[in-house]
Amino acid sequence: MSAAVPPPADPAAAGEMAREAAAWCALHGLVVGDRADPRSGTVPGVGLVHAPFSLLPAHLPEPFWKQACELAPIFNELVDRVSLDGNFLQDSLSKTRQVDDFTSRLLEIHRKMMEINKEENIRLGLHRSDYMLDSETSSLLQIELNTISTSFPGLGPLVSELHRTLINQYGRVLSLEPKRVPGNAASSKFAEALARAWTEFDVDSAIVMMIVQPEERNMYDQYWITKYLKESYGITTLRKTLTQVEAEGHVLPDGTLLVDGKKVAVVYYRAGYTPNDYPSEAEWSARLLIEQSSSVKCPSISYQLVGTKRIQQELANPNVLERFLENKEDIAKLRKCFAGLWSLDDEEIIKTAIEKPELFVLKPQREGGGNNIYGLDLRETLTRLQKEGGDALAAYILMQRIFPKASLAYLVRGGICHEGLVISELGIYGSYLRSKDKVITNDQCGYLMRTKVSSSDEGGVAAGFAVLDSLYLT
Ligand SMILES: Nc1ncnc2c1ncn2[C@@H]1O[C@H](COP(=O)(O)OP(=O)(O)O)[C@@H](O)[C@H]1O
Ligand SMILES: N[C@H](CCC(=O)N[C@@H](CS)C(=O)NCCC(=O)O)C(=O)O
Ligand SMILES: [Mg+2]
Repeated sequence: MSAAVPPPADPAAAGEMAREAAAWCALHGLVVGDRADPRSGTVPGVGLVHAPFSLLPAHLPEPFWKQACELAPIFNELVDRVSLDGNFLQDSLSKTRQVDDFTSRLLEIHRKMMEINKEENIRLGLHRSDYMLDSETSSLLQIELNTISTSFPGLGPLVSELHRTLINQYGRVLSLEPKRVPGNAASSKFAEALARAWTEFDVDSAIVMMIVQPEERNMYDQYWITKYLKESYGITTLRKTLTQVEAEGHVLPDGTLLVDGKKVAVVYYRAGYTPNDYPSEAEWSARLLIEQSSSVKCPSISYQLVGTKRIQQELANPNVLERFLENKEDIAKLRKCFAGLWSLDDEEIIKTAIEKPELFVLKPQREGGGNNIYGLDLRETLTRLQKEGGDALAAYILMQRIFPKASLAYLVRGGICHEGLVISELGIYGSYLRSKDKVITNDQCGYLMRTKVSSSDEGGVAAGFAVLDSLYLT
């Protein structure tokens, strides 16, 4: 996909649009905490700044949009099927667990659940599958599938609305049509899936507990979900850190999780995906307590494990998808969007990657941005790991680097409008709810576009590399 159309005639026009757009953000809650204000991550309503955004939507030929939307329910079903094969997860991650303590702790909780034959009869997934359009092969390739704490279901739809508003105002000058910005209902759809899970839990006084980080500058993205839960379904959301759950939570003999004396129907994780979220044993015991309870976990420990990069790589191996899905067409559709993915016990590929590091990305089993290794660092890391020998290589996977076409765009951050050469990454949200053998929800539900300067290897809006964008179908 290419970013916005050639920017407005001149920087002055872009500056004027940017000012109006930033005001629109403030009026519509398209906001994040401002790093400059020490209280912006802990005190709601204090220290806000407009979310970084692209002035106009990124372009994408409609067939790729259709392809990405079609993949969502297939990936949702795949996650659920793989999550039920505990031995596959344990075996595939067995080498990783030797060298990666974080993954090892997650696997330990997973193993404990297997030992007590813990059943999750109600399973809720709120996923986001991220793609880039590889310019060399002109194919839409999956970057990763996120199954925990997928960001921006709240803010993403607002960017689509902002761009539609700007095109309504400036459409003639830009010869753009507002209806080519696809509708984006991620926030209301995520709330709907959470509310349906709450209904399946079937305890009227129960609440939704959102697991959050002690400091969270993306809290307004989270509050949008809270708002829809309350206003559309009358459901109360409790924000708790893992530390607080350890201190205030306990499980009744019938499995009900009580926190602050309230019964918890659904635990929606917006933290727990990175080692930083487990600073002590307290947070791990909170995670175990939640997993042992009858609450609906979003995600369960198995759903989280399915979303690891090692499993992404294993699922790309020959004949593996066939273990989980029957429909040959679906399997072919998934394989079509897989980039090259290798584990590091393949000497050949390591040799190639050391020779041409710019064609690869080296990934540890981490989520949240800022963890990947590129270029000369990749060569140096592989050379060192190979020399060290042993199992250290099992902490990583190697991935084909995808090269989207760069294009010009205006990015607005902190009230300043910059023109730059950018590339974009399309995220498609999926919601999946199963209650025993009934699939209640299995939908594509909205999208997120993130756009970053093409010179930046890493992505990530929270990490400060990318801005929020939306989509213009060509
Ligand atoms: N194969 C790839 N080709 C090009 N860029 C990539 C590739 N994989 C990751 N990236 C870039 O790195 C960022 C983070 O990688 P990702 O796998 O999404 O890790 P995380 O789980 O930390 O988000 C992506 O948003 C993208 O900008
Ligand atoms: N604090 C958490 C942040 C959660 C988070 O980092 N999520 C990962 C998937 S695990 C993700 O979606 N990364 C893309 C977001 C970006 O580009 O910045 C939140 O609740 O928002
Ligand atoms: Mg990512």
